[in-house]
Amino acid sequence: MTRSELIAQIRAKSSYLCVGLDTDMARLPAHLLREPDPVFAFNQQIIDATHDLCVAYKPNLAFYEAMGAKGWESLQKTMAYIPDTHFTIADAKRGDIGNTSRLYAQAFFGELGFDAVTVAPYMGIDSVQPFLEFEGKWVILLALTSNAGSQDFQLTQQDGGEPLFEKVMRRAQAWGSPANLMFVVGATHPEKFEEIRRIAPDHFLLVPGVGAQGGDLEQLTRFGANEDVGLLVNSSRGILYAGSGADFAEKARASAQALQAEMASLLG
Ligand SMILES: O=c1ccn([C@@H]2O[C@H](COP(=O)(O)O)[C@@H](O)[C@H]2O)c(=O)[nH]1
Repeated sequence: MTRSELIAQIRAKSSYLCVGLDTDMARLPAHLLREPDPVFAFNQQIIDATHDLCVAYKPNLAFYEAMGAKGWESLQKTMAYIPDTHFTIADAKRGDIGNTSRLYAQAFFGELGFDAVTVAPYMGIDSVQPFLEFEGKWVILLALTSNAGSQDFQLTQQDGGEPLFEKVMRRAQAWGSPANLMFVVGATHPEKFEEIRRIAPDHFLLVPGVGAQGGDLEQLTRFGANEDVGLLVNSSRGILYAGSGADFAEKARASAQALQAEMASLLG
């Protein structure tokens, strides 16, 4: 999906919601465990219940890889089920020496057909470039993550006083463009969004951390949105597990709808 197609979807739906498909066997409603593929059955109902409210889906690979070959199959079926109108993100946090990254890119873009993959920046340009070489696909580079451990390296000051994540953002802008490179910035750092927008005014930001991690949608939108909206805000557990019984999909819809309504109001 191109940048202008993504922006058009956001405008049409008044939504920059990304639903995280962190589908955990241990949290599935009991009645789904009788299905031949409970993970896919759950994802299908979540997609049916939310597709008109969101513009993106983000399966986190850990939840599928943990189940071995069966998990991979559930992921392939889920990818085939997501409507073409939606931006798809493989939250895989990959990155390795060039020839290995090339095969990761082939797996996520070629085999599975994702629009974007999350990539760790710390092995440098040759670990990221193979992903960027895929025409029409996106890299979403980890910049400032939502977890407490983001203090350990990302927020440490470098020579000249800038935090490491800012150095990553400045340097990586030479590798890709706003048409194929986004950054991950956690919603748990609302005070950083103003500066981040000075560093990267045009790039989309993928923002995890609302819902279960407590990030504030209003704050991050006020400081993080740009003229094209420029945000994809993810919620996983807050939507998927809003309910735990037979009505889980209705509860998931209500949770997604609350976020979408707030987004529509913030977009004004
Ligand atoms: O900095 C980051 C990067 C990725 N994530 C991922 O996003 C979702 C968040 O799930 P919630 O249930 O909405 O908290 C999950 O897949 C994380 O691995 C992140 O949280 N922070």
